[in-house]
Amino acid sequence: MRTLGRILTAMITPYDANGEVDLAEAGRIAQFLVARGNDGVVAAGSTGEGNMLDDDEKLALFGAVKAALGTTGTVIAGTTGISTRQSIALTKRAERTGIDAILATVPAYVKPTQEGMLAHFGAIAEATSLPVVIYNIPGRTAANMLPATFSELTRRHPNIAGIKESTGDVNQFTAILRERTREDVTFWCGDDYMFLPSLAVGGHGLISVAGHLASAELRALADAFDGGDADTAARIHQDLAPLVAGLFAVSNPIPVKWAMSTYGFTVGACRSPLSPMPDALTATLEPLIAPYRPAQRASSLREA
Ligand SMILES: O=C(O)C1=N[C@H](C(=O)O)C[C@H](O)C1
Repeated sequence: MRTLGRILTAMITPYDANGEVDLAEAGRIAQFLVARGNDGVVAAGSTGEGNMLDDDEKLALFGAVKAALGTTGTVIAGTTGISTRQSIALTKRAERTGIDAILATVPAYVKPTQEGMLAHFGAIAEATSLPVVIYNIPGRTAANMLPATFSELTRRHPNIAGIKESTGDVNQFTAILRERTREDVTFWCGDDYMFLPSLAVGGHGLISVAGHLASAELRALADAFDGGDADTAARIHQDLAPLVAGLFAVSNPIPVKWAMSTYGFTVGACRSPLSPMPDALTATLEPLIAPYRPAQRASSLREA
């Protein structure tokens, strides 16, 4: 199975002045993210306001982002929703947009059983030849996929490529990694603040929010860890902590969308019911994001 990358960012979805998805700007953002060291992007994830987009918007977004990246970066597309039927229908249509893999999220609101998850993800995996990345984020969905369920899914379906794990629970990470059924099953941490702990228990990659701004630092963290330099990895983790926390000071993606607007992208506000960026928060966040802004980075690199 083709590798989908190690450091990926769950990209924001930009809107134009009329509130429509801005496909050209989405392509530009994806190119910026890959140029800054991401191996690829997730489109229409939670950060991409996937739940606010209709199916046709998602398909157009997937096609535009993949066309902008070509072979320079992978695109993992959020094609699933609450119902198995609708998830399969959109996944099949999305295959034609050239995406590299799908992100299949544990269904929200309905509280599926573990048996229901086996059936849901099994049916999706069988309906597509694309790699499937399962997204477990109980804080948003109110349903936790247990490690045994994930492991059984990977045993049954060779195109289940891995998991984006967002429980924030290192015991759960460990169980998933212990019960891994195949070498090619990839563990991506789904939370920036847990990236280093996830590497320590055997995780591989990250699907990030801070990667919009600090992908180079996240990759340096991984490289330091791989090189046995735990002190450097820990220092980068500590240095990034205020930025990572700041980006979740109110519901993601409100802060990161605002941050990208200060990086020269036209992104619009999040769609309702997500509210605009609170004015008071901009003052707190500005000093946290400033060091990663491209111009500042270039000059600080020159000084180094
Ligand atoms: O969009 C995503 O995918 C991500 N969303 C999570 C969230 O919004 O809670 C965070 C994760 O890092 C990526």
